[in-house]
Amino acid sequence: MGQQARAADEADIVVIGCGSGGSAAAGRLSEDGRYRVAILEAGGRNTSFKTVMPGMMPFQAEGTNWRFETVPQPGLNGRRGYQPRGRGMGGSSAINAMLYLRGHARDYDEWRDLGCAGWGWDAVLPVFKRCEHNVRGADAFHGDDGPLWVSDQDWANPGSHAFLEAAAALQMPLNPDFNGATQDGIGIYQVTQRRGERWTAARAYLGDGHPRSNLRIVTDATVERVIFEDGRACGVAYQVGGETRIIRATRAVVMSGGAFQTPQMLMLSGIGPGAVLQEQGLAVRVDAPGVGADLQDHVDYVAAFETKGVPFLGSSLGGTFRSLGAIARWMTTRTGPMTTPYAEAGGFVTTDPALERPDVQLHFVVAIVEDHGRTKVKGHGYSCHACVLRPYSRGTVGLNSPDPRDAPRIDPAFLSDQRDVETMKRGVREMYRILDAPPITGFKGRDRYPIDLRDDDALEQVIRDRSDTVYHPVGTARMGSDDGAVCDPRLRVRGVEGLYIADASVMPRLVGGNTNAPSIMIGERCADFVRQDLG
Ligand SMILES: Cc1cc2nc3c(=O)[nH]c(=O)nc-3n(C[C@H](O)[C@H](O)[C@H](O)COP(=O)(O)OP(=O)(O)OC[C@H]3O[C@@H](n4cnc5c(N)ncnc54)[C@H](O)[C@@H]3O)c2cc1C
Repeated sequence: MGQQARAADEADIVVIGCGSGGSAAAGRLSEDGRYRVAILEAGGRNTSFKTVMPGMMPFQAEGTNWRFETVPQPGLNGRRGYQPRGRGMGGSSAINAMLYLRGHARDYDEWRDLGCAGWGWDAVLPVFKRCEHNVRGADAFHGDDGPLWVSDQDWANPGSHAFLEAAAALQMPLNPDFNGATQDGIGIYQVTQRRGERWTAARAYLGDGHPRSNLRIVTDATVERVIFEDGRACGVAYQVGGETRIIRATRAVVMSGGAFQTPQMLMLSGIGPGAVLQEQGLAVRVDAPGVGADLQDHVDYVAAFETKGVPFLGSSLGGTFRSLGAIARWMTTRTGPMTTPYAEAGGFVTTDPALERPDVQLHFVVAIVEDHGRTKVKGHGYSCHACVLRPYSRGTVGLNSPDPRDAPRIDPAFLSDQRDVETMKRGVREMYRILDAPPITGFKGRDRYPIDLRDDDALEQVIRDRSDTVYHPVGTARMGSDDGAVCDPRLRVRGVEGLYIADASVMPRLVGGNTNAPSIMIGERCADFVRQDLG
């Protein structure tokens, strides 16, 4: 191999996956020029206006989303769930709803108490702050000079304001900052946008058009497996256009494929439950039963209401004209209705007085959501989600085949623990308390799925008939200090050398909130650990 070819196929650190965690890790590891970093991403560059314009979220190209499905879920009356995951630069931060939430402070203290030394709230808060560029400025809870822009919504829908007013009329607290002193209450969410544009983790951390000479980004590169020499990760095999290539990693490999594909890639690299690997004819390098175990996700119920047109988003002749005007406005000023994250308002409620933290999150959406937006509904309306923040149900990720291009086998085991059903019932009732209060009732919305909330059995049936994910899978390569943990609290995969994980899969417990900012925080910390280890 000539000198030039060798240089092109070698890096000090190879990062797999350019999503929330991977972008943050690669960005920080490459910023001081000390290491040659290569990042391999299965999808494309994600520069389309449909990615950048927030309001185009439901219309993004199919190639930006892996569009996974779960195995049939007994807890959902046998239905298969849908699991969208971002594909391409930015990963899921390129297709998500952009809501900026960190979870509850006590969630991180719980991580620490579970054996993740150094992950308590005191330790992670400074990292959240250094990630953040909050347009409101810095304070005890926020940063204003980090790469991740956090903005107030430019144009929240009148319906979102009505949602807040209805909650206030019920004496529920209003909360202008869910990432501040307290999480409880109802409010308008802050969003990961910069001057009206979606601000993906890749845009935040990888220079947004300002390439670094020591950072190589390879897109359309599907990783097959990590390669080891004497128990040390020393390279990665990946496919481009049907051809397998090898890139050497002289110092470290960081895996950031997300909660479904990190365990898949670990298994394809021989790290996982021995029986599962053998079933697929894969050699077992490390028998690690924790890989793919402990899948946790926010199970979610959506209520949807039809209204007569204004002010909600939807499909109609008048709506189309208004959308065209909104698109023109966004194109020229980056302001107006097309900056919407759709899930504009919401908040955190405590449905059980015995609890010290909210156990249900609400997302008020300014359009009708039917089957995750995959079924387009004629007309206008609004929706509201209620999700269980700390589910007891535990699922798994496994392999359907040893082919890296195949989808992993996803079984979230939604509502397999009856305690989650009970929380969901309380959450749905609490949500309807707001939806049934003025001024929301002034929109005269027709409930598409009316429920008799007094009938406990009927409520459970409708929950099992209609619930699914609100897109926060975690925990499938969890960190910890016990034998069952996949990686240690410095994010090093146990049983091998030189392999780290930087994504949502390491969370030992699902946080009570949306998972983009926590995944980015994990990526930042992984970069710290790798730098400290490599010197
Ligand atoms: C529809 C939707 C809405 C959401 N809304 C919000 C929200 O509003 N706020 C919020 O905080 N969170 C939200 N989330 C969740 C949040 O975006 C994710 O939890 C977070 O982005 C996960 O980060 P990650 O690094 O773990 O994985 P990802 O960001 O998913 O990154 C994984 C990356 O690895 C790549 N990859 C996978 N396999 C391979 C392979 N074999 N070879 C090469 N590359 C590979 C993928 O293409 C992807 O780019 C939402 C998620 C979705 C899907």
